Amino acid sequence: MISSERMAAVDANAAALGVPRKQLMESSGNAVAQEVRAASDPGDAVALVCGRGNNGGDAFVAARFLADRDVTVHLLGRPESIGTDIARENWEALRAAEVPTETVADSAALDLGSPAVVVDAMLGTGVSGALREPERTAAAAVNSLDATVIAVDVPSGVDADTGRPTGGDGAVAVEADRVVTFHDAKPGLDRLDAGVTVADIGIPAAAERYTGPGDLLAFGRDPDSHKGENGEVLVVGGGPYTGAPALSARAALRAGADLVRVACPANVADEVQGYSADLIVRRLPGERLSPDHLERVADLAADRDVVVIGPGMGDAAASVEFVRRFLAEFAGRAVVDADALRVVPEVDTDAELICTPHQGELRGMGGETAADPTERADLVRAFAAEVGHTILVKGRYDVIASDDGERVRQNRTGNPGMTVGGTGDVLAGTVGALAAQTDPRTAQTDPRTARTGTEPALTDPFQAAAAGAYVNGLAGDAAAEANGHGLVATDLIDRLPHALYDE
Ligand SMILES: NC(=O)C1=CN([C@@H]2O[C@H](COP(=O)(O)OP(=O)(O)OC[C@H]3O[C@@H](n4cnc5c(N)ncnc54)[C@H](O)[C@@H]3O)[C@@H](O)[C@H]2O)[C@@H](O)CC1
Ligand SMILES: [K+]
Repeated sequence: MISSERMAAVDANAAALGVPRKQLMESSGNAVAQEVRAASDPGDAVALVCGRGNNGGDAFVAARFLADRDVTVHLLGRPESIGTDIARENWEALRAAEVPTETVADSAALDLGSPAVVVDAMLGTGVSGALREPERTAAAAVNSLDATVIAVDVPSGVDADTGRPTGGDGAVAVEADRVVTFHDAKPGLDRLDAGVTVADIGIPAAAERYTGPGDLLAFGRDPDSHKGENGEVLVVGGGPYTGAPALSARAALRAGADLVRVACPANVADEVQGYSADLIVRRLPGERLSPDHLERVADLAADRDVVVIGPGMGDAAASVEFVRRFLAEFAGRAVVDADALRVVPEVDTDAELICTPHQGELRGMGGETAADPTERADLVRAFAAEVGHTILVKGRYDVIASDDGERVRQNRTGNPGMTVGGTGDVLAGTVGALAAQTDPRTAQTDPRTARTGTEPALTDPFQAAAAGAYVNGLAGDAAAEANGHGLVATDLIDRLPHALYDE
């Protein structure tokens, strides 16, 4: 089962692996043609009703595979308004091949005849809101025919995630007899009164297993966003060490957080501030974190979007006790790193945690690891479900598992030069910044959320961890290109914006 959002990510990851969308479209179209063939006989009339997006493009391809049927391709709208290059290229290929085509300028003029099969390729996952004209009239025309209706990917006007009409209950949508959907089943299709075929279109398993550029889609920055929407981060750490909290904080800024504060023991506050004028430093009395600081840190954390806790805090009993008590009371979202990690398995907290251990820290938490990547992924997944928090285990291949153990992903970016000190602090800050952002796809432009008036939600913590691992590794690879194995953690920080936004 796959959501349309995840499908879009996997599609982008496939393209990065060398399997571009046009190639997938060829497979989709072929799969649709096979379904048409199964529902008709040679010489039968087949009407393909096509929209101007890639859903229509799939049907342009299908028409090429149906030479022994009496096909007519009906394009809703002018050919110039076809919205994607790959759909247009396939339209032009049809014209060149002299496949009969009709362009429907006025929906009242749509005449589908009496075909044995109608292919509904008006709208797929790109639909938003109620069907507009000419699609609305065309959908009604399709529904009124006495023909087998085969929908491409999803019946037009149906939300693939919910199975409900995109225009709200009762709104017009195509009533399909069969749906040919691609790559994996969609949750909404099960709720329809239609037979569903899931067609393998050649998306490599690696596009799902590994992180890729698709994992960054949830973090596209809205140029109109206001300060705050990109998140605020509070880093809590330092004492025995000064560099670690500063690295996390600077990484959080570079990864797009609007405001980053560091709460650290007073003895290192000047040094932390000295690393960067961009940081706001809050000093806590003394030389290490201790339960004396609970109230102050809880106050600072109250209206911060995400807390990054642990970098450079050391393992003094008082500091570990501070973390235990802080997390027991905290109900927000936190990235937990370094010596704070050991507290996680035993603490009873309402907080949503993203833990970022390396293999040794994972074992210290009671988790297991294995040399075989698949076995390791399964172990991390089981451990995440056991502790009930998102886990990102750093390694040659990072493993990220969701808090319910349902989702797991591996990350292959990064290089051996990144074993240098501080890269883990950079990762924690990066994940913190990504976890503090609101998901631009849930903003008001989404008619589903606009209708209910919900506020944009914070990004999914699992997705923030996966994307953080991916860009941290990309930044590390860019740093290694410049500095070889002599790379240092600060080299990564400067390369984060490029890794995040210029892919
Ligand atoms: N991995 C993938 O995601 C793949 C997707 N493919 C196909 O691509 C489809 C998605 O393509 P697109 O993203 O181009 O989107 P669609 O083709 O589903 O729809 C986009 C078009 O619909 C219009 N539109 C949106 N809402 C409308 C409404 N309510 N009334 C009338 N018009 C409306 C838009 O202006 C745009 O022209 C999938 O459903 C699938 O069929 C396949 O080609 C292969 C792989
Ligand atoms: K469709």
